[in-house]
Amino acid sequence: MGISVKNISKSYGKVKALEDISFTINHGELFGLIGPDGAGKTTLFRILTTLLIADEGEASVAGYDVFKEYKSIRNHVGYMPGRFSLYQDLSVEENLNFFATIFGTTIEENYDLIKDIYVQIEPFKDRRAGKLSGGMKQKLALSCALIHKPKVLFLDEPTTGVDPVSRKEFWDMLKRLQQKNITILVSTPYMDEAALCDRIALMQDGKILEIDVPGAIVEQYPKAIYNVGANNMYGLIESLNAYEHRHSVFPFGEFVHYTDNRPDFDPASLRRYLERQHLSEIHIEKTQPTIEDTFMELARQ
Ligand SMILES: Nc1ncnc2c1ncn2[C@@H]1O[C@H](COP(=O)(O)OP(=O)(O)OP(=O)(O)O)[C@@H](O)[C@H]1O
Repeated sequence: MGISVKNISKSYGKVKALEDISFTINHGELFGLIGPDGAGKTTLFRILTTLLIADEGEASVAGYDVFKEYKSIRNHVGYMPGRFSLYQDLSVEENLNFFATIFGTTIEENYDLIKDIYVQIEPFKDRRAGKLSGGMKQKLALSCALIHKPKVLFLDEPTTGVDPVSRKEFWDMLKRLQQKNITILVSTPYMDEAALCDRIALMQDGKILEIDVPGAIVEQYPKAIYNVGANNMYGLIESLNAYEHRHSVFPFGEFVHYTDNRPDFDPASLRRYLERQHLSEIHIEKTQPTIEDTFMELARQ
């Protein structure tokens, strides 16, 4: 009764936005679609919310077929598109009333579900949506997507352009909604948010690279990974990229994540090489792979 996707493909002219995608999401799961811009996340959301028809394959949401039973799906899903769906010239309260009315309900009837979120923007209920901050717009858009008590909630990049504190609050809210028996499919380009999902699918160029629980995705990283630092970041990246034994070189905060293609890699040999490149303050230390590292590794295969 969650979501089932079987062999879905969709092209826009020559661009293959989705290529033979299959996966299932269990009822009550918080599932993340993780991938960069252009991976095909929005196309998949639009197919699952019945706004776009796939070229091939089949899919069901909350037990309804996306093609044959599109009307039922529209009544049972909430969709928060990437770009804000709000009416900028309507007030906070008017937006919410509008969405309640088109679904034949009222704010009062379903207030319980949105209460935690809506109380935070209620003091501004007469303010036009266009004049809200990013975090407040996001809360209003979520309230609007929830006003008809959906069984499945689709959130397309809900935290893009939102400050880190509001991002954290938003994920706390999703966890609470999940406890209210709502299946949630959320997309994000932020790899750190992936760890907050029950399971994730890593997507690139219209394909799914991997699906699993976040911990298992990290565990399957195939190599020993090192944090490498030096006095000159630019020179360090250039030197590492030119090193004949490098497997991958990936800037990561104040360090570079480095993997070597020799099975018997000795960090001392890398240190000597970097010294010969006139780098100083060299730091090499083994570290744990992140979801981002796994993504980069899968994406290069
Ligand atoms: N209406 C369209 N016409 C032509 N090409 C499109 C259209 N919509 C999307 N695409 C292309 O399909 C591919 C997948 O786009 P999609 O928007 O689904 O990806 P995304 O992962 O959601 O990325 P973004 O965050 O940029 O929206 C991209 O190459 C995009 O340029």
